[in-house]
Parts: sequence; C-alpha cells; structure tokens
Amino acid sequence: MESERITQSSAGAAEAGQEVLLRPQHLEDFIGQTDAKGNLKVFIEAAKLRGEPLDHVLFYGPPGLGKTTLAGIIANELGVDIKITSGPAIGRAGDLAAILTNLNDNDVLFIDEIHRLNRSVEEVLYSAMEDYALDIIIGKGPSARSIRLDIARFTLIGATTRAGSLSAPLRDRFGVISKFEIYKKEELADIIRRSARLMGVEIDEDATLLMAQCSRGTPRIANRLLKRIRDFSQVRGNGRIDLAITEEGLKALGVDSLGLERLDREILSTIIDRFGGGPVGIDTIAASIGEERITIEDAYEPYLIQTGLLYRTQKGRMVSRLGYEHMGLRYPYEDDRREISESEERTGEGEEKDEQIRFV
Ligand SMILES: Nc1ncnc2c1ncn2[C@@H]1O[C@H](COP(=O)(O)OP(=O)(O)OP(=O)(O)O)[C@@H](O)[C@H]1O
Ligand SMILES: [Mg+2]
Repeated sequence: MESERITQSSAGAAEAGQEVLLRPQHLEDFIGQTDAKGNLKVFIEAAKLRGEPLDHVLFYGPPGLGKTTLAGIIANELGVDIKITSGPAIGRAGDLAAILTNLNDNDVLFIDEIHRLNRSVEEVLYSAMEDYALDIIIGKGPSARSIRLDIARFTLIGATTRAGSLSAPLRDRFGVISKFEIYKKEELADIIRRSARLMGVEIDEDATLLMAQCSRGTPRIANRLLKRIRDFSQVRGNGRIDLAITEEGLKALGVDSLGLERLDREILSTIIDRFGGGPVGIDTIAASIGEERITIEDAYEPYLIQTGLLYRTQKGRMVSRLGYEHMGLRYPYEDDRREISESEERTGEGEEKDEQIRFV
C-alpha cells in the first residue's frame, strides 16, 4: 500500500526510479512555496524540541505541486517513518485501524485524496487525531460494548485537491492548513536546473526558461517535459538540450507556448465557439467537452485563471481578451469585459488571488 501512489504517475520501473531521484528529501531542496515552507520549518523544529508529534497538517491545491513530496520531507526532517496511503484505498474502518495500530510514536501517516475517505472511516479518524485512541465496538445487539484502544501519538498529513469538499469536523482537526500555489516561472526554472543536474543532462539557459514557461506552473509537468525533451535531444540531437531541440520537442508533444495541451485549448475553444466567450457555467462546459467538472476545476482551470486566459465570475467562466488572442482569434467585444468580471469575482467565491503569473 505504501508505494501505491509513488509510482502511479510514471510508466515503468526506470521512470519510477527517476521519480525518486528527482524528489527532494530536505526542506532546503524544496523549491518555492516559501510561506508554507517557512512555517513548517518552525513547527518541525518546535515539535522536535518538545519531543512531541507535529500537529496534524492539511495540504491542499492542484495536482502535481509537491504535496506528497513535502509530506515525505516533513517525515524526513522529523526523523520518523512515513506511511503513505490514500482515501480511496482505505475501504473500511478496520483498514484504517490496522494502519493506525502499526504506527510508532511521532510517525507520519500520509493520506492522499483525503476528501475521498468514506464516512465510517472518517469517524474513526476523529478520535485517532484528537485523543490518539480508537473506539472499537465488540459484539452485536444488546451485548455490544465499546472499548477504547490507545494508539501511537502520530501526525496525520492529509492532501487534497479541494479543501472545500472536506467535512468541517475533519478540517477542524488539522492544526496546520497550507495552500499550495502554482509555481512561478523562475521557481520552475530552478526545479528544471536541479532535475537536469541530477539526471546528468546539460541544458541551455534559454531552453530551461522556455520549458519552465510551458510547465503550467507545475513541477511534475516540468520534470516530465525535461525527461521527454531529453529523449529528443539524445535521439535527434547531440544529447545537450538547447532551444531548438526544446522547441521541436514541445511541438511534437502538442504543448503550446503557454504550456497548454489539447484539453486546455478545448476548454477555451468550447467557451468561445459555443458560448460566445461566456459567461457559462462550469457544468455546461464539462458536459460540452465530456470531462468531469471536478477534473476541470482541479486540474485545468487554476492554470488558465492564473495565466489570465480565463476568468471565473459568479455567472460562470469567461474567456479573456488574452484567451482569444492566445487561440489566434480576434477579441469580438469593445471593452475588455474583465472589469465586470473582476469585481464580480471579489464578491463571489473570492478564492483565487488577483495576482496573476504573466508569462508573455
Ligand atoms: N518544490 C519542489 N521542488 C522540486 N521538485 C518538486 C517540487 N515539488 C514537486 N517536485 C517534483 O514534482 C513531482 C511531483 O510532486 P508530487 O508527487 O509531490 O506532487 P503532488 O502535489 O503530491 O501531486 P498530487 O496532488 O497529484 O499527488 C515530484 O516527483 C518532485 O520531484
Ligand atoms: Mg501526490
């Protein structure tokens, strides 16, 4: 169960080995997320000084931003073991009890996709998190009785792409809640330089920057692009990654100048072609392109919004002037309708920051 998630995103054993190679082991190697990192450093230090487990930690944010990686780093910095599992993998309360009773004091239990735990499992977690105890019911009917079983004083690290779909009682039991932000171009360039060094491949500075720009703010994508473009450079070039081979590779991979792939462009073109650029509801978009709403919201939309191609308003999603232009189309409206949508956004969900990463 422990290794289930680690290899999930990669194709074969060789790739899996490389994943491990590229995954930072210490806080100082973890690039970006400076706020979360700075706070964690203090909390880890304090827990170690007191010889106590770290308070329970919740990470949330889009996929591929390093939640699993940072959980591993925390365990490493604490000098404790980590057990890795995921919400859907824990089917019954008994499964969770088995995991919890196998932990040692101060160990870290990492539960990925924690929003997908089922209700009965979640309830076991409450007393485990709060009192380091399990309440177990023995027997049935009138003779049933409940006994309390003490477990190790552990740290739960939960990860989710959506903090909103976590039940309030569960969310409230985390002492530290950290939001992962999409990475800036310079941070991704640092990650690419570091990974290239670890892989023993030479890469030019302009190639690094272009790759960073095309990584959708996501380290996992940055590393994936680096590996694929290294393939191109070894087969078609001299093994050194330069700008020309990077451009050629990106084109072959169907990645455009902002890092958008087929589905990103499909989202934009659907809103433009079928809904006049919006506003249109997320469910309608999802139905039109045959994707799940959750996938669009979690994996695609954050980057489209950050790059300023898409706006989220109370009435729905709108493609911006920049979005039209990126799709090679003329913006059909007089004014940039952004003014309206931004003020609406502030009164609306208000979750996304105004701050946008501009890559162009
Ligand atoms: N801050 C970082 N610095 C360097 N490398 C990173 C960083 N964050 C992530 N990576 C790299 O990106 C890869 C993906 O990270 P990870 O699996 O931790 O993402 P995740 O947020 O857990 O994704 P998911 O939500 O899909 O599980 C890792 O293999 C790691 O090498
Ligand atoms: Mg992960």
